Amino acid sequence: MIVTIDGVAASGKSSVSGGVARALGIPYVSSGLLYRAATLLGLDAGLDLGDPGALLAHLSSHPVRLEPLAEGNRVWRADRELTDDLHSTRVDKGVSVVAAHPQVRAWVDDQLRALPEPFVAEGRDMGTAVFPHAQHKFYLTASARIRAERRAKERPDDIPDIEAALIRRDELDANQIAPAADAQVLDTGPMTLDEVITTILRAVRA
Ligand SMILES: Nc1ncnc2c1ncn2[C@@H]1O[C@H](COP(=O)(O)OP(=O)(O)OP(=O)(O)O)[C@@H](O)[C@H]1O
Ligand SMILES: Nc1ccn([C@H]2C[C@H](O)[C@@H](COP(=O)(O)O)O2)c(=O)n1
Repeated sequence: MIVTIDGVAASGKSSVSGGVARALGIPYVSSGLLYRAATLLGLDAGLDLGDPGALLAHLSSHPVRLEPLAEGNRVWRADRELTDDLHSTRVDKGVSVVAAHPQVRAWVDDQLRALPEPFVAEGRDMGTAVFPHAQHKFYLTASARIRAERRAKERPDDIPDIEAALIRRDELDANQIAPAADAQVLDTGPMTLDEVITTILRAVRA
């Protein structure tokens, strides 16, 4: 069984996927972390993020491994753990450029499709391009202001700055973000995290 949870930036995809996965006793897979890892490695190597050939050559000589644990995904390059460096502002700023390269998308999709079922997969195109055959599909939205207010509880930046960055990233990610025709769309603005998780679990178990 595959459950897909897609949505806009900071809409709660990883928190919700983790809660759903823990309740079902299966792993969840955060596809965004692979795009973030490709971005971090490109930045650390001083590469031009607009050059997919250079990025792919670097990624093939420095393989990245996603560990899809229900309690939180971890990302490794050899024995260096990258996880804690993946949500920095510099990675946030560069990741949409990296994720727009079809070659990088194929690099991510190959790793995701090699994972053994069952799992919950979260990202932008899990229910559309990567796992169109998934049994249960969901799509999370919330206004940019609400998402920024939630993010501000985790980061030192001001709410208007976070909101502007989220709107910018939504625009840059627009090619990847659209709900699957058979996805249940949830506006999480008026919902608590637990309410979102419970709504999804009820639909999956029905
Ligand atoms: N329904 C909700 N009510 C209140 N807070 C929420 C809700 N959903 C998510 N949050 C909080 O919003 C923040 C962003 O959530 P999360 O990191 O899961 O989003 P994301 O979609 O995975 O983000 P990104 O796209 O940046 O990877 C977290 O602090 C999370 O606890
Ligand atoms: N399936 C996916 C997952 C992620 N991306 C891109 C778009 C985001 O800006 C970036 C980081 O993802 P996040 O951590 O915010 O979920 O990666 C994508 O294009 N497709």
